[in-house]
Amino acid sequence: MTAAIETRDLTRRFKRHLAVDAVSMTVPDKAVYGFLGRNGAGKTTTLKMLLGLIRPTAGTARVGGVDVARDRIGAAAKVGALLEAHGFYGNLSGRENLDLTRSLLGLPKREIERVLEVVEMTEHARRRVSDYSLGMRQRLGLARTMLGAPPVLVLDEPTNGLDPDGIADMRRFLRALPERTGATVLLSSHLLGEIEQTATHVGILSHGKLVLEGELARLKADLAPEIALQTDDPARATALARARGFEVLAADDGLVARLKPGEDARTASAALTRALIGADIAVFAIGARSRSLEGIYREVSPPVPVSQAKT
Ligand SMILES: Nc1ncnc2c1ncn2[C@@H]1O[C@H](COP(=O)(O)OP(=O)(O)OP(=O)(O)O)[C@@H](O)[C@H]1O
Repeated sequence: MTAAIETRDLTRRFKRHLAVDAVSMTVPDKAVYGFLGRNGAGKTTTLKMLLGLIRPTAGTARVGGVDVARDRIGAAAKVGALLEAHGFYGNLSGRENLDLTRSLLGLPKREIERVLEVVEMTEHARRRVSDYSLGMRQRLGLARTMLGAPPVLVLDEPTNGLDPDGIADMRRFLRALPERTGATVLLSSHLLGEIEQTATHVGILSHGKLVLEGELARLKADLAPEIALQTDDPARATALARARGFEVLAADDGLVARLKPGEDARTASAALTRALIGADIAVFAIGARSRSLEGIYREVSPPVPVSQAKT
């Protein structure tokens, strides 16, 4: 089956700054793909290239099997996008605002009722948009991206600015979208918690590079546990643990010995304790702990220097 979105070495340079650096990403059909990265990592620039709004410096992007550079209009027909600005007319109702887009796209009237229903806004559709809460505007925005039932939805930070109820609502919609509408969803966020609760797949962008991509459940299952330890001789402890096949990292409060996936953490820490004591190294503390996706995110995605982040 063709992927809903596929890029190969997609690159965008702004003068001397490489905003997107040879990104090859694959968003499987019917996935909710969380596109994760810190502010300034290059997410919006990537999304704009997928939508044909800016040209890549190099590389290719295919949306719904259509090459965006070769057939911009054809690719645009495959995708509905929710970017930051809503551009709704406050003095018109939700339904009237949707109707403007519907008639531009030449779609039948019943499309409006369908999308209003999907975002559970039918009962508010007659109210003026100026009276809507931000969460309602966001839902209306989502409804507009779904007009014409494009197979791919691209949503840039869809929960930005929402209150906790609005966030919970939006997450619920997004999770259910592939099943309810058959669409594939690509959503960007700088919050891991957001992605963990919503997405089936994740791609992490750091300094313009895709540093990790995969199915969320699999990535979590593959996270090897690790052993945190404090000793009186970190250098020898490191050498000893490495000799026993551990990957050893320095941490703020001592050392971290990483296990291989599937290895039993308790057995490994007991064996390591014995080995350390046998080598006359004093062990102050040792304990197995599980690795979180949060830890991985921090590891693979260091903060963007302030000079490069947008203001
Ligand atoms: N039109 C532009 N001209 C020059 N530099 C730009 C332009 N657009 C983006 N950049 C730079 O490219 C980098 C990536 O920006 P981008 O907006 O894609 O990041 P992002 O991951 O979407 O961040 P955010 O979450 O803050 O929107 C940043 O360093 C930004 O300053």
